Amino acid sequence: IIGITASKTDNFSQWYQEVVLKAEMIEYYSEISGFFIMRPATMHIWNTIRKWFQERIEAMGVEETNFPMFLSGKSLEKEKDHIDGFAPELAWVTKAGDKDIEVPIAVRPTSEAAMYPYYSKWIRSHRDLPFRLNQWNSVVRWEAKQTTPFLRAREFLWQEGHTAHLTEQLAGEEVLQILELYAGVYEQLLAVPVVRGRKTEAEKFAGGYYTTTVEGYIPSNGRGIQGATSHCLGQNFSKMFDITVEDPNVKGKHIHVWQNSWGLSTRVIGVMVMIHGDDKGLVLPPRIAKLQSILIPVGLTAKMSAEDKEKHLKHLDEIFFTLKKAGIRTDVDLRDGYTPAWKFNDWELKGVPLRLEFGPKDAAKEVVSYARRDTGEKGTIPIAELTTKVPELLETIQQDMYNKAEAAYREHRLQLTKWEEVVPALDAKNVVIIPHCLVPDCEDRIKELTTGHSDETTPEGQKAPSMGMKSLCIPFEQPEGLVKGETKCLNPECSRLAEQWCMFGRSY
Ligand SMILES: O=C1CCCN[C@@H]1CCCn1cnc2cc(F)c(F)cc2c1=O
Ligand SMILES: [Mg+2]
Repeated sequence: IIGITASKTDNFSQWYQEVVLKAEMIEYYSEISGFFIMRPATMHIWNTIRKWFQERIEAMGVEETNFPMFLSGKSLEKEKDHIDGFAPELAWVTKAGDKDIEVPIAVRPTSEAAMYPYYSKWIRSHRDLPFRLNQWNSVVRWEAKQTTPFLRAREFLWQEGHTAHLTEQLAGEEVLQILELYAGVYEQLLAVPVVRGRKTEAEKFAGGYYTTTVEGYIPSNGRGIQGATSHCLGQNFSKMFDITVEDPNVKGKHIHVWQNSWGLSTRVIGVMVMIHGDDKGLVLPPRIAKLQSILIPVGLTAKMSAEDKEKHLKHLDEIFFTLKKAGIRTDVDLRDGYTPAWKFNDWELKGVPLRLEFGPKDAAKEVVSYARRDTGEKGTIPIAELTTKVPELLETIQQDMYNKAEAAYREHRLQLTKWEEVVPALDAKNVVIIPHCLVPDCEDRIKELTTGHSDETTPEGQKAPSMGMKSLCIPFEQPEGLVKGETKCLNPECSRLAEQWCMFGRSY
């Protein structure tokens, strides 16, 4: 097997494509560019995330639905003003067989337009609130930019939640509840730290009222990446689609409901690969790994008698069943014709968190030898202690992977108060938190002022002047030191006062 040939530090984007291919997560769908086949290794991770998230939204009272994947141009018309920006991404069906379809229909890029005419029909009384539906599906957005597996695809899997509430406060509570679940998917399952915050007016979903977000950080190129979003739509869509209830307190008065919509996609898998992977391939957090450990027989030389070999493999089988009984997702690699070294490389490439080796020397000492995939650390575990030590070790690996990524993010999230320090910070692969006026034009100017100062590569690996920095979020956790009415916006050309600390960075 040839392992990964590109180095993560020298050619990050090629490294990434190689890893997702050779670890058998993805296959390029050669018919049409921008589409990817998701293979079992990927689907196991997605299904683990789905089970975790589904269980928790069910506990909140969210019900499941499934809407058709096509939207009529008519319903899209209703949200015309903010759709305009997205129009180039819409895929249309114009023919059935050899006949043109009179009224072309669009493939859903998101389902507001499909769902909300029915929300208007189904939501009549305040007793129908809170009204909460979620669907797991795929959406199509004909991205113009270079696509890449998981991070930017023309079709991706996601969940989209769409809820309706009586008041702004009730909607606001749910926005944050869901955002915290998104943070949990990253931090508890994928061992990826995220910053929670609000998108600026310039970066929010234009059709909404406000957008909250979890923002990731990719150490390899110092870029920020939007992890998942939970929007409060305010009454914007209920006014567009006439979704009203009778005011419980004022007879005959109708109020437009307050809505939220929230989405997390298979992008989360790409973020996990980019943060944890190394030059040997994938490194999987144990909680989402299909295979948490792999048992490999070693030291079975040709001079070993068939009887001894038989006895050894029987002992190995007992170890296998001990681990299975302890709830460990494990397998034994008994493939003939492959050396242990070959097997080690293969399972390292696939990111299995813990390798367990068992040879005659181990048997004599009544131990199993282990090697951690994240740190490479080796050691031995007494066979008698496997059922407690292996689960503990897997949890330690999970926690250590998170702590390592959290430290990298914290060390590269610089709070700055001097403009001249910004570009050097970006060039040193940092994101920055600066005092900002939060005005969209100022953000545009900051993007221009921070573009092209160094010839680093784009995520797609092309040589390009470095992209400018965009706002990533207004962190809920605001640092000290910003004096309202006194601290100025950090943009030297802006004469406004700073409103809040805002995180900026080069981004996906
Ligand atoms: O981001 C989410 C979470 C799940 C439900 N939807 C919201 C807002 C989606 C914003 N968005 C995002 N992308 C889009 C692409 C299009 F081609 C298009 F017609 C519309 C959109 C569009 O509305
Ligand atoms: Mg987009």
